[in-house]
Amino acid sequence: MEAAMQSSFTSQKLYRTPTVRCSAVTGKAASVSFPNSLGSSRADWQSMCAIINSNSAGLVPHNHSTTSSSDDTKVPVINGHHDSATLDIVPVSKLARPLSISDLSPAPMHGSELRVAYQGVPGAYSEAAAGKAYPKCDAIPCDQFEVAFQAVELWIADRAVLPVENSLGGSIHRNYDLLLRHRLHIVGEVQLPVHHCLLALPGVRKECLTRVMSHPQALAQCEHTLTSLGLNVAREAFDDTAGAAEYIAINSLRDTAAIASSRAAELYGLEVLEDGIQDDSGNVTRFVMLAREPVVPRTDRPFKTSIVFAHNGEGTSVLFKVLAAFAFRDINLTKIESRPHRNQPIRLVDDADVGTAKHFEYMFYIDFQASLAEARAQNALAEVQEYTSFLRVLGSYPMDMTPWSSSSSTTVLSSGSS
Ligand SMILES: O=C(O)C(=O)C[C@]1(C(=O)O)C=C[C@@H](O)C=C1
Repeated sequence: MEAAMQSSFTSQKLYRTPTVRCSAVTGKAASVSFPNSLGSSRADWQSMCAIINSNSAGLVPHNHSTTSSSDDTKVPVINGHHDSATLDIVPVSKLARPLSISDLSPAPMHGSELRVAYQGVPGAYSEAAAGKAYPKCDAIPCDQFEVAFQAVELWIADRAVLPVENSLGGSIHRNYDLLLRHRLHIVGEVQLPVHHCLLALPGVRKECLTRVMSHPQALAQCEHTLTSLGLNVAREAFDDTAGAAEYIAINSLRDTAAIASSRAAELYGLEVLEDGIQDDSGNVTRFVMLAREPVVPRTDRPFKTSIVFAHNGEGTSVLFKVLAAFAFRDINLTKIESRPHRNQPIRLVDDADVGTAKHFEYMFYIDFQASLAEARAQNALAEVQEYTSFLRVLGSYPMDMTPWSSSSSTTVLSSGSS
């Protein structure tokens, strides 16, 4: 279903475009016993995660089949650009080329800086989020979300920073699915104000535009503003916002604009035709930081915990009981998301008189505002486990508490990151 949704967009890439096929989610949850209390050491915490995650046996993809084009020469430099003489052009060869699946040989590149994988090319909001989460990091561009997960799993990167939801566009479903299919831990979150610009080649006027390209989330976040600017032109989806800007520059497209950051304009030699075109000035995207090891949950600062569960029960009663387990302990939920249950997407229910009904089965993702070091959170999860057939803690991590400012998307702020 996700694949079908993704492929409904036209996606153009400048770099190698490997096809990654993840096997369907297989395996059934094993029943586990939930410890009543947690110690405070990393070892205690890791064994806790191991117990919970053993429930997800079989949910990790295997038999990855990867195909990639061997044509590396698809990446031209911008020097063929019509206006190159008047532009402050950065040759593409000087910018980091995104990692693709074929680059993921497990040869670690140890350096002094934390290596942080993100999806997109330099100038993408995800790169800014990586810089906000880890101010002095070495940001590693990846051409797909899946590659960013694998870069961490294979020790090519130390962390991945990935968008999970936007205040206007909603959830980034792909990453919810990948969180379940991989075994990385959420170790933090950052909320990034997203300030979009309309970018085009120097000298291009809005009236000349026949197409606007960007990441589907960015197109959705600017939909009303584009219409009010009279830009009722074709919208075309691209893998990331900065990649769309780069594509326009490389191909000298004078009839096409990109929605991207002002940093992307600088990097790829485009002009800002309109500034701040997001439909809401408070537009913000939430990213999570992923690592191979979990952080040890603490109680001396606000923490969030993310879980995913499935149940075999019918109707809404299980969901009600799960929500009540948190409500009765005064634990605030900050997010609920449901995704198709990939193991068993449909349940057939026979009714002798009426026929056979098909119910859809779901995985439920919940974020709640408590640390797993708190007894109330442990008790809530112990109770949730009684009602569910599968439960996994994706992470218990410090909340992003940086003061809100809608204009600081490119500002690198330090957060207590792990
Ligand atoms: O395309 C980018 O620049 C991204 O970093 C991706 C992404 C997303 O996936 O939501 C991140 C932030 C914005 O919401 C728009 C796009």
